[in-house]
Amino acid sequence: MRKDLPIVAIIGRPNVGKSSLFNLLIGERKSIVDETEGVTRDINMELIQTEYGAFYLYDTAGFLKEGDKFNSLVQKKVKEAIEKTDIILFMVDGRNLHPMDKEIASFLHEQEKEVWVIANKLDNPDMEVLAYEFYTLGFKEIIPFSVVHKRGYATLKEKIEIWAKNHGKSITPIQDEIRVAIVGKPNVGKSQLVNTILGYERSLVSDVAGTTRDALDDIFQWEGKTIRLIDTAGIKKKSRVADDVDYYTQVRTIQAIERSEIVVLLIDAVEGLAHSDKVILDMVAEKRRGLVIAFNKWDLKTTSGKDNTEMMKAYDAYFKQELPEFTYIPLHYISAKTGYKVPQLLHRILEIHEWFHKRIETSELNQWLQTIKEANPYKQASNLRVYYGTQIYEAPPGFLFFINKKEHLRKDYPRFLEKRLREAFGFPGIPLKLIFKEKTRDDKS
Ligand SMILES: Nc1nc2c(ncn2[C@@H]2O[C@H](COP(=O)(O)OP(=O)(O)OP(=O)(O)O)[C@@H](O)[C@H]2O)c(=O)[nH]1
Ligand SMILES: Nc1nc2c(ncn2[C@@H]2O[C@H](COP(=O)(O)OP(=O)(O)OP(=O)(O)O)[C@@H](O)[C@H]2O)c(=O)[nH]1
Repeated sequence: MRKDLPIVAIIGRPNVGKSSLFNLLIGERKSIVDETEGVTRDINMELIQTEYGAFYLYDTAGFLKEGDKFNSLVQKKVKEAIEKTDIILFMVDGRNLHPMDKEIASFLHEQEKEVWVIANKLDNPDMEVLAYEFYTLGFKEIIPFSVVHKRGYATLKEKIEIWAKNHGKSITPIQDEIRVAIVGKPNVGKSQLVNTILGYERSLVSDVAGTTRDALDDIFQWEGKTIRLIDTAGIKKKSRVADDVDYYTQVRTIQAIERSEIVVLLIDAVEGLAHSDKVILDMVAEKRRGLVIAFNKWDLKTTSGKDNTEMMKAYDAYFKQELPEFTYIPLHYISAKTGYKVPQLLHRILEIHEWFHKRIETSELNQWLQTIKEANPYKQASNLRVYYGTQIYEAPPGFLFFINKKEHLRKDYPRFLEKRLREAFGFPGIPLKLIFKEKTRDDKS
């Protein structure tokens, strides 16, 4: 078995569709032969290879049959299986919450594993709201699903990929896509922007080799790169249930951000920054996705006869003043409607994507650190020593710095260092992570 691949198991009460999901995933499998020679294959595992990458699926068939109770015997079997598992797909019938779901949920909570709820049998988009009842089970991840219609299927596979990336597992994806989420408050022009972009490239989707298309995603090529616009129709779609509109839109936005690498936040240039824009900015920074901001409907501003460059400068200053912690984000001024500066925005997405995957060599980083030490404005006042730095994360980038004592680390130092790091290397639109650790004798310097 390849140790670097994530292991996934499907758990759930009888008749929710576990075997169906298993078969759906297995059906996608391109090879069942394990590459590692001389290693006995675990009989309970199936290697799944998809266009997104590979993972193992633990075969839990027959664990819970019709009429079974979720008793200690079953629990023991499940426990054994999930001991080896990275991700548990907790499958439920999304149409109604069953008492046994709650039993299984509390059992799974005890196991302290990554659990995603697959709310199955939501066969049409209107049923998707039903899934939110399952948040009461206490798991953060709910994926509305229909095995029959393959709904939620692409989301699931991508989530596995993202999880693997974030947990140091490799799934060696065959195709490299740039996943982009276009977000923003209602009526800001998200759909308009998607339509304008797709208007450039009519030969999309099916022409891109090896891509399967989630009903809600748009895939196209730009400057030789494959870009997936995530879930835009879904963001646009509104719930029929009036009270749910805000919540539903919010959940959609969160899901889109989670599936993305790069987020485009559209802000209405006429109305200026809204509270919801700030909420989204915080969320993206916390999830550490690449970010670009586009003030849309710029055509309405430029008709006022004012000087365009002056106006942009004024907006730049306004944004910096309102949100000083987000000055690393590139600002664009576009009109989704007329197409003004939309190609430049796309070019920027590709640029940020490169920064997202950027790796700074340790030697280069430490040469720079040397110059910072000299320039440290707190040198006189503080006893802080920064010995050595290294980039420990990629996509998104994160850096570890070894210091002498945590207590010498002043609150403003990380911000100072980040600013200098950006001045030296760039990283536009990338929320950087800086970690400081006391050097022990074992840490090489
Ligand atoms: N409407 C609908 N039915 C589904 C879906 N997925 C599975 N089913 C049906 O649900 C029933 C149970 O599916 P299974 O895959 O056998 O469920 P299971 O959880 O493995 O059931 P056990 O064999 O008891 O463990 C079957 O009749 C499926 O056809 C779905 O997405 N929508
Ligand atoms: N003048 C002008 N109008 C625009 C521009 N972009 C979008 N609009 C208009 O703004 C309105 C809303 O655009 P949509 O694309 O539907 O906005 P949305 O963000 O998808 O809206 P929701 O579906 O409510 O989330 C439409 O009437 C568009 O024609 C623009 O660049 N300039």
